[in-house]
Amino acid sequence: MSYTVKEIFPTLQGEGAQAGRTAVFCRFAGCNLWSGLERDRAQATCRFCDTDFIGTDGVNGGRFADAAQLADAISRAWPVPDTGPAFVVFTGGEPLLQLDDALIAAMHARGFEIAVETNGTLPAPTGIDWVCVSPKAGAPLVQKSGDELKLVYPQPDLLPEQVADLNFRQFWLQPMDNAERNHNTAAAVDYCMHHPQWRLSLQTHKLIGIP
Ligand SMILES: C[S@@+](CC[C@H](N)C(=O)[O-])C[C@H]1O[C@@H](n2cnc3c(N)ncnc32)[C@H](O)[C@@H]1O
Ligand SMILES: Nc1nc2[nH]cc(C(=O)O)c2c(=O)[nH]1
Ligand code: SF4
Ligand SMILES: [Mg+2]
Repeated sequence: MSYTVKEIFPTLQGEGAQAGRTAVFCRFAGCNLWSGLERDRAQATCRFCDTDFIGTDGVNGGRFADAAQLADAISRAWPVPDTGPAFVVFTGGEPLLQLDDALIAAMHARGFEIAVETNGTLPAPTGIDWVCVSPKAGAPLVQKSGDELKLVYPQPDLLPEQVADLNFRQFWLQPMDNAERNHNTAAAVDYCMHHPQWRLSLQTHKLIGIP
């Protein structure tokens, strides 16, 4: 199948358990919880998104005809050729609308570890090495297991208590980045301090001004 990709870029993973790790980000276009258009944001299921995932106009974006062509483009973006461990993070938009067995196999064949950032509304294919689920209030949660659960906080209609018993290795609270970010950060700190199952995930790439 073909893939529609907004952008492919090397950076450091900014969030969660793998924060600080060199990664190639492959951002797929499109999401099932928001069109990506500002005029639709107030009516969307997910209304706090910080990402432009429309179209293919980002760096190294485009339509890729098959898994091999996309995997080759991701490999070319790895900053140190032939030096591992190579690591790709599939995100979006919603990556599980497009990430499939063929692309997973093509990345593994090129020596990459594979992570995904998903909203959890679609089942993750097997073979992904690191599954990060970030559930959204008002959206059905289908993918109820994985490596890390990263809850954007606060979401008044999705409390940490509602997802704390799911089958994940780690539980992270990530302050919602909006006009109230400082307040949201203080609230997340306070919640973690009182519920040590939860750790604080800062969006470190934003703090230091890298993509
Ligand atoms: C842009 S999303 C793409 C992947 C997938 N659609 C998802 O929601 O998990 C990547 C990560 O950013 C988080 N995120 C999106 N908007 C945010 C915001 N305003 N503040 C903090 N985290 C945000 C998401 O919850 C998710 O963990
Ligand atoms: N550096 C960096 N780390 C990230 N972790 C998750 C991101 C995402 O948008 O999915 C992201 C991103 O956009 N940049
Ligand atoms: S589900 Fe993810 S990509 Fe989609 S609108 Fe929400 S945060 Fe953005
Ligand atoms: Mg991001």
